[in-house]
Amino acid sequence: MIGHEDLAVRTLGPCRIDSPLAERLAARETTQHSVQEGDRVLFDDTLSMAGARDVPVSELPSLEPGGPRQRIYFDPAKTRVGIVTCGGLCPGLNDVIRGLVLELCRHYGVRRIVGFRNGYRGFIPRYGEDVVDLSPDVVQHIDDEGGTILGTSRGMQDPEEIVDALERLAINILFVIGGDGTIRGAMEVVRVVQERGLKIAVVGVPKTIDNDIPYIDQSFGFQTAMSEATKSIHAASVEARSAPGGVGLVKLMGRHSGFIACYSTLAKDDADYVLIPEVPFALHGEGGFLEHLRRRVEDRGHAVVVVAEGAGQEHIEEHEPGRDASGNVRLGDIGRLMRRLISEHLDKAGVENNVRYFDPSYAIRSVPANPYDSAYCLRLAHAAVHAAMAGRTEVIVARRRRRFVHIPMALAVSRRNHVDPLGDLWMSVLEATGQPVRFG
Ligand SMILES: Nc1ncnc2c1ncn2[C@@H]1O[C@H](COP(=O)(O)OP(=O)(O)O)[C@@H](O)[C@H]1O
Ligand SMILES: O=P(O)(O)OC[C@H]1O[C@](O)(COP(=O)(O)O)[C@@H](O)[C@@H]1O
Ligand SMILES: [Mg+2]
Repeated sequence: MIGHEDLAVRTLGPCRIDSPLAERLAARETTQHSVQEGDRVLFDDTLSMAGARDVPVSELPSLEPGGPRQRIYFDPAKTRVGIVTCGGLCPGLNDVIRGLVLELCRHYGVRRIVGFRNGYRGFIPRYGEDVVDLSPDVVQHIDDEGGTILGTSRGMQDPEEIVDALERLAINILFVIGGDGTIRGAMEVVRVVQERGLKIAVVGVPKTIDNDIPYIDQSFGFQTAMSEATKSIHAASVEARSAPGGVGLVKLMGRHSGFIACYSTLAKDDADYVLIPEVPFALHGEGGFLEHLRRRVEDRGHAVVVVAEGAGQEHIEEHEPGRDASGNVRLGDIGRLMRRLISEHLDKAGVENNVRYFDPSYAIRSVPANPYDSAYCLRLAHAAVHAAMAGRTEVIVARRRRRFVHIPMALAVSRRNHVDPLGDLWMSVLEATGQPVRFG
């Protein structure tokens, strides 16, 4: 059960400096569209959840609101900022970098901003990476391209060496843009900063194409990636409907969470089946997936199958589940297995079939953000700058139920966000595809 202490945000100290934005905040109140800085955002959003806590309203768990403060902790004229992007790509990384730089420079007057290259290894001397000086001129148009101008990487780095680099460069604020791994890495950096008695704020902007970070609405870039995925699903549908016994098979990213597969299926209602990591399925037998697909192909002449890369791992026998440099599990290729098994099963049943396989994985995460995500990235960047300038640390900024809030890093990595097999989203997928609740 989430409690008050889980939602408490650490600060480096009292805010004694008037914010350059202060005069715009004088009349700010809590409404549907804004939260007064001394107010808090309720964590629970149903009567039953709030009621179950059996405490007075004032003691209900609540989150610190995001947004500009009247007074700030850091003196903008003397503040040096670092930015780093880590882990897998996601549309919008450059938009976040751009937003951070523009907000820092234009509204706080912070002039010294550096980017660290290729993820956390950018701090480590043995990699020989110089920092990238960032300014409005440098970042003005970087949002036109996918990826990250700073580069990214996986692989563990020594937090002591990271903090050494921060000290050498006299960095006061570090923005980390990344997923669960990056946030865990940032917490190690915060630990060392505290051990050394340093006043360095570390603020995260959560990034996950899989949408596997909990307590936030959706990661930036998710909508862009999902809309890219719909193009492949539509292509699979065209191919399937254009050949006798056509089966379009699309594998999408989603190591442990099947959100991309679910939302792209709902958006382009062409799929007959969606298979995700959260919902195991039997392949063989009368009630198994393959028999159900055979009947669908015989009845309709075609079918489209969307499979998240993390689904069906239990069916991949000879796969040695290794790990990548960051410790993330390396998945077996469910797409190739399904392609082979579908063809074999239909051949054996004497059903003419033409299986067309699509694997747009990297194609959906390396594109520039769409306008929705670009705007979202900019607002997240604004929130991150406001939080850091006000001395918040060991926190990520996020939009949760349309409000921007500060979520402690420990809470953000306390569990993984999954598609709930009993939840509304999966119910919608079952309604859209008509697939059975379970196979086998
Ligand atoms: N458990 C961990 N503890 C400390 N640092 C971590 C941990 N996991 C990952 N990291 C650091 O975060 C970086 C990015 O993590 P990774 O899992 O690759 O991507 P993401 O942050 O997108 O999940 C890694 O390069 C590594 O330096
Ligand atoms: O980028 P890599 O190392 O090929 O890993 C691919 C994985 O990265 C992701 O795109 C995102 O992973 P992270 O959240 O760890 O960055 C996963 O969807 C996918 O399984
Ligand atoms: Mg991750």
